[in-house]
Amino acid sequence: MAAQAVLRSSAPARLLSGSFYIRKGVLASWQHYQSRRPFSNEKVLVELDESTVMKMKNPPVNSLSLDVLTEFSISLEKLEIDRGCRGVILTSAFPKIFSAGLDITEMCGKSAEHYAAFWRAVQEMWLKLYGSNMVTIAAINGSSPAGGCLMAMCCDYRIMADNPKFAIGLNETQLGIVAPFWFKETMVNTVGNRVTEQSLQLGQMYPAPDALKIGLVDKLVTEEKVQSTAVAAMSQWLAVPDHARQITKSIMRKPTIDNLVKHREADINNFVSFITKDSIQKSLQVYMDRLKQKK
Ligand SMILES: CC/C=C\CCC/C=C/C(=O)SCCNC(=O)CCNC(=O)[C@H](O)C(C)(C)COP(=O)(O)OP(=O)(O)OC[C@H]1O[C@@H](n2cnc3c(N)ncnc32)[C@H](O)[C@@H]1OP(=O)(O)O
Repeated sequence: MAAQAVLRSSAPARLLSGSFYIRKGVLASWQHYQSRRPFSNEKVLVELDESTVMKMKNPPVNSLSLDVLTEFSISLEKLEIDRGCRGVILTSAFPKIFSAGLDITEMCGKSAEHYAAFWRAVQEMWLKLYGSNMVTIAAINGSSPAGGCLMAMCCDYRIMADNPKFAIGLNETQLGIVAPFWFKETMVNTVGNRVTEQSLQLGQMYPAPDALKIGLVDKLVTEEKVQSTAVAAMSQWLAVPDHARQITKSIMRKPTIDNLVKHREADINNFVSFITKDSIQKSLQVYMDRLKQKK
């Protein structure tokens, strides 16, 4: 299934003399800005607009397949090196669902080599998003279990649609699997140790109002206002000088990132040996069957 990320690149923050604008503090020609055109390949479309918006578009539920993860990382990297882009809003192209998390079919009935490549892509997505120099804002317009919650937690600020039917959380134990240490650390850094300990063991999904109460999301607004609120929040975050904000972000996140970088290969080996166990394959299969039967 084709995943498509729709990216909108920031217009220049400030125009100078009609022919220059500031991009990350560097003067660049207006002609250069104009030469930046929407780009697309099979799965990525970039449009220029007032804000940079990255939309996950992998029907029906934005599950994070190997293709989606790879494309996501490439797209984010492109924005990271684009000096005209200082912030990204991450959202879903579909109403009612932000992301269903990792694509379970990528973790069932495949080879060890496939699992290793998949897990490396999950790590890469996390390293790029959690370590981004840009301001990242999650516009959570629907449910967001497991890997979807991880992506939202990687962002600097989270706005969620105010609907108790939409839930967010790391529910891995409900599938009979375990959130790895760096998922856990991302959650600890977001909501603290005690809440994380309880949430992870129970595999708890929090309806939007409860997610706000525990600080898993920062703001609730009506579904229609999720994106416009994200745009407004982005202006506020971009008003802070980049260098000061970026260094502060790095001070906060570097120890967590370094921990995965240091143990990256061991983490892949651990994932492969865990996921290839017969008992784990069976649990995942039962979970998938239940998902399909609930209709
Ligand atoms: C040592 C470390 C080891 C392991 C670490 C692994 C870490 C794992 C992290 C993860 O992210 S695991 C994935 C967890 N995700 C979930 O539990 C979400 C499951 N899905 C849902 O709860 C719901 O689908 C929903 C997201 C709330 C959407 O509900 P809705 O009613 O709108 O859709 P429906 O359930 O009918 O689903 C449509 C369609 O999509 C398939 N589907 C759903 N989620 C996934 C998924 N994560 N991966 C693959 N496929 C998924 C579902 O089966 C349906 O398929 P069908 O149309 O063919 O029946």
